[in-house]
Amino acid sequence: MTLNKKTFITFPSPAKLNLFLHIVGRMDNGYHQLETVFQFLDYHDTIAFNVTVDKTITLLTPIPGVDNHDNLIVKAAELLQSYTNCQQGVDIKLDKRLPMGGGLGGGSSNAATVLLALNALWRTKLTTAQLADLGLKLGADVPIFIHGFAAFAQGIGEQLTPASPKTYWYLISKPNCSISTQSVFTATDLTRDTPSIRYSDENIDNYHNDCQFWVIKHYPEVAKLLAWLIEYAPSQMTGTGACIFSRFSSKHDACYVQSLLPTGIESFVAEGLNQSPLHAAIAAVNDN
Ligand SMILES: C[C@](O)(CO)[C@H](O)COP(=O)(O)OP(=O)(O)OC[C@H]1O[C@@H](n2ccc(N)nc2=O)[C@H](O)[C@@H]1O
Ligand SMILES: Nc1ncnc2c1ncn2[C@@H]1O[C@H](COP(=O)(O)OP(=O)(O)OP(=O)(O)O)[C@@H](O)[C@H]1O
Repeated sequence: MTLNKKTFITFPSPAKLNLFLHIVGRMDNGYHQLETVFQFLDYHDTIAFNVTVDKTITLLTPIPGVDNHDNLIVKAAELLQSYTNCQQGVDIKLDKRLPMGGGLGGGSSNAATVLLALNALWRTKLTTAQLADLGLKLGADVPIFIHGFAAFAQGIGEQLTPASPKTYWYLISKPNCSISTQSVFTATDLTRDTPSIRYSDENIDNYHNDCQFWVIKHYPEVAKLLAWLIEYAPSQMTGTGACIFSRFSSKHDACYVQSLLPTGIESFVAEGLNQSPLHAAIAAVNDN
């Protein structure tokens, strides 16, 4: 008897922070011109892949409330398969840890992990630039996860200049609300005219998040938690929220404030990274 045991290969799908987020304009198609610095976190979802010989793409672990056809994992796999006319398929398992709708870029990160991992496992041989272009069709945040280095981003978030912002230990706290990115970007009272900056890592503390001003006006849960956290450490919202990151020079201090958080606030402690942990895993597959 032959046992047909599946072999899954796993890859991390990390979170990102927007260390600041300026809106400097709006384009005719409604998309916003941003200036932001992305940094990664040493905290991630895990995605496992088993390549198959027919063309079927199967997500074995659906996300409750997200139809598999709308899941960015399936969409990314289908996009790469059709773009490269690949004749192989894949079974995929997701272990979700990143809070959804929190501004940590979980869905975009998942899409980038799928594109990079399947490009290696299917041997479809697209370049990083081609994968970033494909990823941009799925979301403005996908290219940063494809490139995998901390960066000052412009355009809609896809024009990347490598940066080396200081790395801290972060306490990430999620107020008890979920904020859709679209609702923030379609708001009439959002500030969209912050002057363009000449970015330098040294001046990062002078910059802010334009979306935060809008969110704290409309979501008292966020305003309240932010006011509480600021008493302990410099704290700011990431992306369009709702998660808030508070920075510390040690893991011990971050965990201490975490232990004091009001009851019912979802949170985790993680280290900031200027390189995505995904890329070492991809390099290991490409070397084999
Ligand atoms: C807020 C950020 O996370 C900051 O990094 C991103 O700008 C959002 O990235 P994302 O979730 O990958 O964004 P998409 O899935 O492309 O778009 C979600 C929604 O945000 C709006 N959107 C997104 C990016 C951008 N620069 N301007 C926008 O107005 C889009 O119109 C869309 O309605
Ligand atoms: N694989 C996925 N993981 C998470 N969300 C997904 C996925 N596929 C589709 N989605 C949809 O995308 C929505 C946004 O989820 P996500 O976790 O990416 O938000 P976010 O962290 O606020 O993103 P961003 O910072 O890019 O705005 C979810 O509510 C869900 O409906």
